[in-house]
Amino acid sequence: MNTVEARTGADESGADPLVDLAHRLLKEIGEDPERDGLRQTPERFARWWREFVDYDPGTIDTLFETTTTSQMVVVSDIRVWSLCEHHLLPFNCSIDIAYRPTGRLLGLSKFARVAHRHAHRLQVQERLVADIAQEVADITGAQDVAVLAKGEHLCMTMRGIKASAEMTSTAFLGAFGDDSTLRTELLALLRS
Ligand SMILES: Nc1nc2c(ncn2[C@@H]2O[C@H](COP(=O)(O)OP(=O)(O)OP(=O)(O)O)[C@@H](O)[C@H]2O)c(=O)[nH]1
Ligand SMILES: [Zn+2]
Repeated sequence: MNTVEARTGADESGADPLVDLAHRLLKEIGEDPERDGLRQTPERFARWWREFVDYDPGTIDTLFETTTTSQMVVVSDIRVWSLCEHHLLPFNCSIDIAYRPTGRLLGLSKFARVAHRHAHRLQVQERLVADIAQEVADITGAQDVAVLAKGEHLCMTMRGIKASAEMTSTAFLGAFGDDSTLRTELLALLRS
């Protein structure tokens, strides 16, 4: 199973070093961290980063017995926010997860929990889909897993080239990779 390492904490004095970091950032960009609107900003900044990286997905592996073996299950349009690891800017994705259960069904909500878990770290979209696919395979024991993501990256739209574009990435495990009929069926389902 993939692990999302945690990672955080206060220093020996009990203070969060991210507060000082934000204070210095504000000064560096020419702001006055003591002015009215900014006085609490370093604490808020620290809280937001801790909230992001210390995200707790809760229980992600509730399974149910099944005798179904060939049915394809698709959970689509799971919306997640992540941060690109190159610029630390947000990207949002719509994620579709499909699998063919072999004896164990994963609780519906758990697909979203798994997706959020891997989004709550510095990512690239290609690794995000690969991580989600691997975790669904590990939890369910299914070999046939597919994950698709459509994302908009603020590092491309609000800075740099400033072009709006949608990025699509896919991870196909097992028969979704080997069997073009199954993949075609999935893509048709998602289009419909
Ligand atoms: N493949 C991939 N690239 C990403 C992702 N998120 C951001 N990037 C890209 O990472 C690249 C980093 O390129 P660099 O040339 O090192 O950085 P840069 O000078 O800021 O690049 P520009 O964005 O072109 O201005 C950019 O092309 C980004 O668009 C992602 O999830 N997957
Ligand atoms: Zn980026």
